[in-house]
Amino acid sequence: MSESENTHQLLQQLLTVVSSIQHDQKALTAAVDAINTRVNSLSDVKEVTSVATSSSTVFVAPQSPLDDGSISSSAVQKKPTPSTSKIILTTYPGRMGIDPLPMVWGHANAKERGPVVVGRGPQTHGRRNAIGAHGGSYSIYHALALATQELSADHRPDFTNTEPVCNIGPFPQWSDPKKIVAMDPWGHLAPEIFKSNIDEGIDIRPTIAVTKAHMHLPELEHSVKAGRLKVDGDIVVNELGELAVTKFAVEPCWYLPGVAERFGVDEGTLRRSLFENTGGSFPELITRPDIKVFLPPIGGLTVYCFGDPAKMSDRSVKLSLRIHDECNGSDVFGSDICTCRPYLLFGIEEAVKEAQNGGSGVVIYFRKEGRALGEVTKYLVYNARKRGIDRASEYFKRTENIAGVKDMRFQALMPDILHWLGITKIDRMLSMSNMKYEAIVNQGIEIGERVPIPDDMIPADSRVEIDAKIHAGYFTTGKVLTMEELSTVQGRAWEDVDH
Ligand SMILES: Nc1nc2c(ncn2[C@@H]2O[C@H](COP(=O)(O)OP(=O)(O)OP(=O)(O)O)[C@@H](O)[C@H]2O)c(=O)[nH]1
Ligand SMILES: [Zn+2]
Repeated sequence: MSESENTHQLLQQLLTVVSSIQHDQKALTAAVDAINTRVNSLSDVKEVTSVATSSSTVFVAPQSPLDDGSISSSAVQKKPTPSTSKIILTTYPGRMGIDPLPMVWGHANAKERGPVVVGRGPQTHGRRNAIGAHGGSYSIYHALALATQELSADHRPDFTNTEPVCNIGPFPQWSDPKKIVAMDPWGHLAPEIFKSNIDEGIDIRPTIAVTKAHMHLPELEHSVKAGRLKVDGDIVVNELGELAVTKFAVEPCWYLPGVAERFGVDEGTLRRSLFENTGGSFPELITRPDIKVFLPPIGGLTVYCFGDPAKMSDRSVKLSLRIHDECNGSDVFGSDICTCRPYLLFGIEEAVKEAQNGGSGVVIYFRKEGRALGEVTKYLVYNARKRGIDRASEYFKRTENIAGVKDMRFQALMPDILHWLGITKIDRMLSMSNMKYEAIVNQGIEIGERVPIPDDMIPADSRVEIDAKIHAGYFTTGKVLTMEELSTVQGRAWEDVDH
């Protein structure tokens, strides 16, 4: 038996011992020390096999079952592929090969702030200063493309001509580590600013992209036909109501100390909860307290800007703004059980009019389906509502019965995008949500007028939702119904409808 095989066997035995004495902290520490001493004597497996203890966690990365059975470098003949190379379950600060690129979150100088580095390729792995993966939830499709070899592991993006279509910032907010904690303020310029790092072979990717387009919505064509919206050839391009828009796509990028502070929890609690509740997917949340940035596997956001993007941050002109959270069933497919699509379209129309009047109009669309509870939970709630009597007085209770809470959107992180856009005041806030309002003003951004959805845009079946929301604290210029009155507001029953 080679020394490596011998060591591997020893590690397995020690692991068994460790598992059996997990609750005896002293014995556990001794066992861990023994393993680490042995591991450190083996240069080849130093980065691979390591054991650490926290209050209740033991991480061990044994030899990959996919490997060729050998752990000695001399025995490895063929070039390892991503699925046959040694598995690195986790890393630790200060270990050999671990040398993160400096990251000073909130530094005013982009180069001093440092790039977000999260790739796990051979030249990038040791230089990472972020946990997670690019692409938010799409990182899983990226994994599939690599597993099936549709995507080559050494593919590097060619960023030629991908730069933003307009200039944005930098604003003072970009260098306030408390104001922007959920996105990378330099994310759109990463390929340009950190070109020398990319040229060295480090995998650095943008987390923001800025483009421009035309968009066509049938409702806005009707607005043009009805004379509510004028064609100006610039923002409303033609009689079809086509709109010229500048769009910003933003991936989430969390600075963990700042996110924890926003929610009033300590960083350790946040890290532990993220680790545990993603099926232990990101052990470095625990083992790498030196890494402060996390690219979470969640949806991002899109900014739709009408008119000159430079006007968004110009305090001397008016800004109309809608923050909208995704409701696929209504936004795209026209479901009439809620006010989402009508409010979204009202928001777009008002934003366009503001831009036509020389101001700025902005709609920001967040991927937070079903109040971030997801569409499955939402449909379960719909069933529970429609199988009973769908009363406004019961509206939130039905969601709470199933999800435990009525909302998981955590609007506290939402204003980051406003800071990034340089917005310091909103003249017309096209939303009734008290949660959005409070999140924004708590960040020091002023809100002038709050504009509810016009009554004639509310579909009949969504009266239940809107009245329940108003009762729960949503802004209204009308009457707040009592609980008794709320119980008389009822939605359509299934049996009333021909399916
Ligand atoms: N769970 C659940 N989510 C819903 C239901 N109806 C709508 N939603 C979701 O609620 C969210 C509504 O977001 P927005 O359109 O931004 O509206 P809002 O935050 O309620 O407030 P306003 O800005 O006043 O429109 C979306 O994520 C919808 O998918 C429902 O019955 N159950
Ligand atoms: Zn909806």
